[in-house]
Amino acid sequence: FPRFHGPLLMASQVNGHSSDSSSQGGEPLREDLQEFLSGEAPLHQLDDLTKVNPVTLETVLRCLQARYAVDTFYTNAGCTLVALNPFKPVPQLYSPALMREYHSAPQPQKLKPHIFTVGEQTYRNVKSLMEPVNQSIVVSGESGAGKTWTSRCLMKFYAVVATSPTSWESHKIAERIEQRILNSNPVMEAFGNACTLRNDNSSRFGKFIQLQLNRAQQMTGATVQTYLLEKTRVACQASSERNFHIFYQICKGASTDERLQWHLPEGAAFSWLPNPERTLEEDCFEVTREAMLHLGIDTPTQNNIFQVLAGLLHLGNVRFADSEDEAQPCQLRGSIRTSALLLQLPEDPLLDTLRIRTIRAGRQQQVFRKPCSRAECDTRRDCLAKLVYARLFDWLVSVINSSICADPDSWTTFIGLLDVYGFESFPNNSLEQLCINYANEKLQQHFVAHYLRAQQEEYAVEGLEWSFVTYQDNQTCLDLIEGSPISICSLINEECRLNRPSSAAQLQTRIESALAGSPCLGHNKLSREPSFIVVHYAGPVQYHTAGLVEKNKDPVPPELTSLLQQSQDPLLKVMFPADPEEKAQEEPSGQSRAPVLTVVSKFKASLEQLLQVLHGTTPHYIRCIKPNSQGQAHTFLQEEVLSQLEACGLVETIHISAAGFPIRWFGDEEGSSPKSAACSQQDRVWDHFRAVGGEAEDLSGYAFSQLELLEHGRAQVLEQCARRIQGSWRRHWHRKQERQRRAAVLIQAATRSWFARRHVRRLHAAATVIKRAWRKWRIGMAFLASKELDGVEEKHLSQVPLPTGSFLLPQTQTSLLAAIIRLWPLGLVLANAAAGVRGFQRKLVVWACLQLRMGSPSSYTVQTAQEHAGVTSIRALPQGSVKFHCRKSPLPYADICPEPSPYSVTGFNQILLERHSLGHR
Ligand SMILES: Nc1ncnc2c1ncn2[C@@H]1O[C@H](COP(=O)(O)OP(=O)(O)OP(=O)(O)O)[C@@H](O)[C@H]1O
Repeated sequence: FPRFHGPLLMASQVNGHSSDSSSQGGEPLREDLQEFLSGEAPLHQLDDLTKVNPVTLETVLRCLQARYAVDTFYTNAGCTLVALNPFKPVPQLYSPALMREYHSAPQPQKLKPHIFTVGEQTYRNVKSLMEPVNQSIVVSGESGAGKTWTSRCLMKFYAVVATSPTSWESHKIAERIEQRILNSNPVMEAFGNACTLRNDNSSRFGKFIQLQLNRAQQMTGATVQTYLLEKTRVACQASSERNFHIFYQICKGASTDERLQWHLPEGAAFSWLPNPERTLEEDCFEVTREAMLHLGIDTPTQNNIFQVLAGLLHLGNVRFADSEDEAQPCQLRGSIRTSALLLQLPEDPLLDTLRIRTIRAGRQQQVFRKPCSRAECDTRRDCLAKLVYARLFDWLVSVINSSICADPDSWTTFIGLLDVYGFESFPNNSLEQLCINYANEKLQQHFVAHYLRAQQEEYAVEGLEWSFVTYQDNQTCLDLIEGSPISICSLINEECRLNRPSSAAQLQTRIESALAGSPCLGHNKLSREPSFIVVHYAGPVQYHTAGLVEKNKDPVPPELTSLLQQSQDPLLKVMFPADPEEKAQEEPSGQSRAPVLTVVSKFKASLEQLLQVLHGTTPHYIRCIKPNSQGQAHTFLQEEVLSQLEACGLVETIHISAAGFPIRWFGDEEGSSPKSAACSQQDRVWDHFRAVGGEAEDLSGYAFSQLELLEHGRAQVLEQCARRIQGSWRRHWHRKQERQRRAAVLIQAATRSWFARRHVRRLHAAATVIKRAWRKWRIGMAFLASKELDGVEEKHLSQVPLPTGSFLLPQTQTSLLAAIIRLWPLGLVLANAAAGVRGFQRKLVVWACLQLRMGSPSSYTVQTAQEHAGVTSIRALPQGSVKFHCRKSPLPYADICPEPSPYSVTGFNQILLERHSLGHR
């Protein structure tokens, strides 16, 4: 047997390659042995990616693929959970029974990896009241990877486990709260999700849900915070994509009356409603209405919302054409009346606002009206729609919050669920991707800070010697994006503040020159479009500078807001209150020095706020992975998964997790101080070191990482174990072979004896047949003999009465036999020769031949068996008679010739003479 090389074998196993080429040459035993000796579980059985060896993108990928192939969708990656999207309903994977199983398990982490393990861990952490008590779960991944699904399942999990009402009444209250929290999902998804190329139900916003728990760890409420709603989708959808689900729900689900009310005739075409023929399961108007009702949004308010949305759809159909006279506003194509009616806006001011820009200038703030170009009119129209929709979404979120949020006194702790877009890198990246990737950088930093720094600090506090891992920090990248005083964000914001006309190329030059020293800034010389590259932790991304400043400004013409404030619609009135303070803030202040609120600055502020919340919690990470972009079950596309693994920095995550102590020992005594716990651990490590054969001079080596020490010890223990396993295996193998040999001998013996018995049986049967045949033959012969002997041979001479006329005297017999013996040749010759002699003449001849006395014929009998044919033999019968036979006797002793002694004739039917021996005698 080859000597066991633990790590080598392990590596070859996990990599899926056999290091020994001969093992592929049909040596099953050797392969079995290697598999046995390696003692390592097959890839799909590795619950934790830190166990793959070595940890590389390839091995991690293989492991995930192997698990996906056996319908195992969750895998630990140290402190992170990797969730593969099954793209199919998996029975019982999220059942309440399974939730309870994880909830009641003494050690849920020993069960199979699952989002419920994470859910239960956070819940127990809250229960333990150990600082930080509040928990957060960061669910990330690219679009369609399963973030929303995961968050939804976790909310259901908490709804099941975080409720132990003591009374029926409190049970009802808890149930109502849970139902409201769960009902917020369909409403938020209807207004915030849309069908994209990558996901039929893609969340177009980020969200942080705070589940609030009371002292008894029961869920008493929740709050939702949203980030970066993709409001441009209202007015601009990529081909093959759709607008937000709610628009389709209204158009498809409205009743006849509602259609009339909202001016949505059946089959009406709206340019902001592309691909209406595609019906998705998300197009469920009734579910949304029901959920809204549960959240306290009554039917009139709902109708109001849908009427506003219908107004936006009609606004999308408004077209403009350039006027021949530049001083005149653009011409209107189509009608704006329906839109104005539905939005309850005065028609003419609406049209004017869309077509004419108002400029205030001079000390007196004189108002100038400038007709807009066609493109500007379109932009203003889109801006109006985006503004209304964004406000509506924010209003909805606030309503949801007021419905599900608990009284501040009723909750003490929370579990946060953060569902954020994962790292994004497309061929054309703009401000949205910059914000998303910036958020991901921040979260990555938070992750590293939490797991590595916190761990190291903790070890230091515990007095554990620790070789501090110098880990790649993404601070340089963050400095590039958000740093002070100069960063990408500050430069883009500056462009907005200065409000100077600048081209995309100028912005690129400014960024490159101002941030030239940053190692994370790159430049693509081959790119025709003005762009810059940011080297993120998950890989480099090229951002195009065209439109970046404009997007960042996200300008809302003040006239639009003023117009909306004039609306008579109750909902719009709430959303656009005529508040002078707000007005002052929103108006771009010509000479004012107030900072401009750009998209980036707002996003940065909300991100910082979020991170502050996260910093006060114990974070848990779930990385969702999409096995293929087509959303197909049972399809694992390696390249696609690989790019996601790279993007989420999973390998780094595993390294970070593996860099910490995999196991923590605490002091045995209850309430032991961290110090004693540390000492205890050191002692155990040292004991362990000695146990595995560490030398005294190696004591100095104690300074090297305890991890290395343990690894060294582990390798030695593994080797010892391997030797033991080899020995045991050999013994087992020999015993097995011996057993096999004995079994073979036994089988051989049994087979042989069986054959022998069969042979004997056959012989026996043959002998029986022969015996029977022989007996039969003998009987036949006896019968023939008895026939031949006329049935007299069986009668004893003395008992048999002499035949009539026969007499038998000793002298007579003696003389007869003597005569026969003496004269038989002559008699025979005569008997044969005298063919023509008959009757008495013949007898005479015989008598003469036999020298019988003529005078006493009654004392003996002479019979000839054949009168006509020649005589073959002459026989002497015991009774003293003589027979002449014409046929050869069948009797066995028929060829016995008479002895010369006259007294030797004994027995029956003694042959005196046979013809064939005539010549020889
Ligand atoms: N655990 C799961 N079991 C079955 N199907 C799933 C699971 N997770 C996700 N899916 C399927 O994948 C689809 C996409 O998932 P989801 O909407 O949660 O992705 P996402 O990461 O939130 O995407 P986006 O960022 O675009 O919102 C779901 O509509 C569902 O069909």
